[in-house]
Amino acid sequence: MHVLVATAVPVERDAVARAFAAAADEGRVLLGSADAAPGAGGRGRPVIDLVAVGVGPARAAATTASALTTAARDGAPYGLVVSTGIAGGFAPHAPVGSLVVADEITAADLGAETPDGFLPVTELGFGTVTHRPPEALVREAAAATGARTGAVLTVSTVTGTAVRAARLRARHPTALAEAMEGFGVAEAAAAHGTPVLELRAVSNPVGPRDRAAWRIGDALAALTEAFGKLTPVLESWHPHDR
Ligand SMILES: O=C(O)c1cccc(C(=O)CC[C@H]2O[C@@H](n3cnc4c(=O)[nH]cnc43)[C@H](O)[C@@H]2O)c1
Repeated sequence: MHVLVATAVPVERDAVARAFAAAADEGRVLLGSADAAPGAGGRGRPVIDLVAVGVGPARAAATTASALTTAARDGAPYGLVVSTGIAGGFAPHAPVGSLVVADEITAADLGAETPDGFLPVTELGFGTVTHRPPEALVREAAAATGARTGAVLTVSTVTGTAVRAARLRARHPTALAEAMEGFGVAEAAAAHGTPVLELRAVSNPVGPRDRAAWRIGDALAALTEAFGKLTPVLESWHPHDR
């Protein structure tokens, strides 16, 4: 299967690449479709492309859509897109250093502010705010990595107060993490009919802005460990295994 792994920035991409390096040396994955033989990517050895798609939902959607379109045009369409990277965790549900797999990828600030609070675009009669990854894949990814499963929220503005963190959790009671790309990646995948997964490593608590509380190195290490465990899941999963 041909898999696109989309991170926001190169340092996250490189953390994932470290996980696949060993599997590539053992011939269990093929990194980079440019090196793939024609027709590679069927069941079995996954052909994996790692792309830093940019920070934020808009840039992530545009870059992901471009990669999906190019692969389809070249006759090697992706069977799965994985949005991954660091994230804020909603304490105590997703502590710093923990892993979260999204059973729901939701845009949390796509809508309108009203005197009665926030209204998502879906309540304004437009579009969508949620994408759901394949249930079997979420189960297998969580079992393989030890990740918690729950909603991962996509925001364009990082939460910086306890009030906003509480409001987000009140609107999304299964939310475990907050990041900035998953919904954009999922929208691009949906436009191509391609399943999506979001796996996040928690680098900081969602809430009052405190950069001293960040543990980006620990989160990147957790990301590398997670993708090392995810390889067998990618080897055995097929887009029709919904
Ligand atoms: O300046 C701050 O206070 C601040 C706090 C948390 C995160 C940021 C970022 O700019 C990170 C953006 C980048 O990392 C992902 N990420 C990591 N933690 C969070 C978070 O708490 N909320 C949203 N996104 C987060 C995100 O996906 C971006 O790629 C700044």
